[in-house]
Amino acid sequence: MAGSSVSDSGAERIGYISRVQCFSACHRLHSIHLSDEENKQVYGKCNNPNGHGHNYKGLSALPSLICYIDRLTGMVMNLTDLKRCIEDVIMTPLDHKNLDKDVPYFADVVSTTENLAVYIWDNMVKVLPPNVLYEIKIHETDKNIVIYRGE
Ligand SMILES: Nc1nc2c(c(=O)[nH]1)N=C([C@H](O)[C@H](O)COP(=O)(O)OP(=O)(O)OP(=O)(O)O)CN2
Ligand SMILES: [Zn+2]
Repeated sequence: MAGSSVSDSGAERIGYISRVQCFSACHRLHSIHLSDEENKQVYGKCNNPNGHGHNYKGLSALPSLICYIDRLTGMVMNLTDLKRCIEDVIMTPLDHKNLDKDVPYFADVVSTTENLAVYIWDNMVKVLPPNVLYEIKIHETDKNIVIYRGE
């Protein structure tokens, strides 16, 4: 697990680690706070009632951690432990799901990638050691990338 340490010279070393996880999901961009007309105007093709999938490319989420590199283990956190956290927070609830219908959080929160990053952040902090989560980065498509740092 994460821990603080000092190098041989006595200086504390801070490391950043990330693990990429790809998953597939479909969704529709539709805000309950907007009228049908406004939804069409704001979200365009992404407001199509049939939704659309990102399964053909897959979304990639990169949870990144920052912490002192533990002197004994040489690790910020064991990536195998991070893998388990990602499985619980990202894969089980989100992979091959319809975000709007299968994930209760998105019943009244529009499933933009920004809000997906917030969802993942809020749940990752619950399973990680305190104060180690640095950012959630999501590649929604090859071109669209969102970063959330808990602010
Ligand atoms: N700020 C945001 N804007 C948009 C989001 C979002 O989550 N946050 N999402 C979408 C759509 O869901 C969708 O991802 C956009 O798809 P698309 O336009 O097809 O993606 P590309 O830009 O990569 O497609 P190209 O046509 O290849 O350029 C829209 N906006
Ligand atoms: Zn989309």
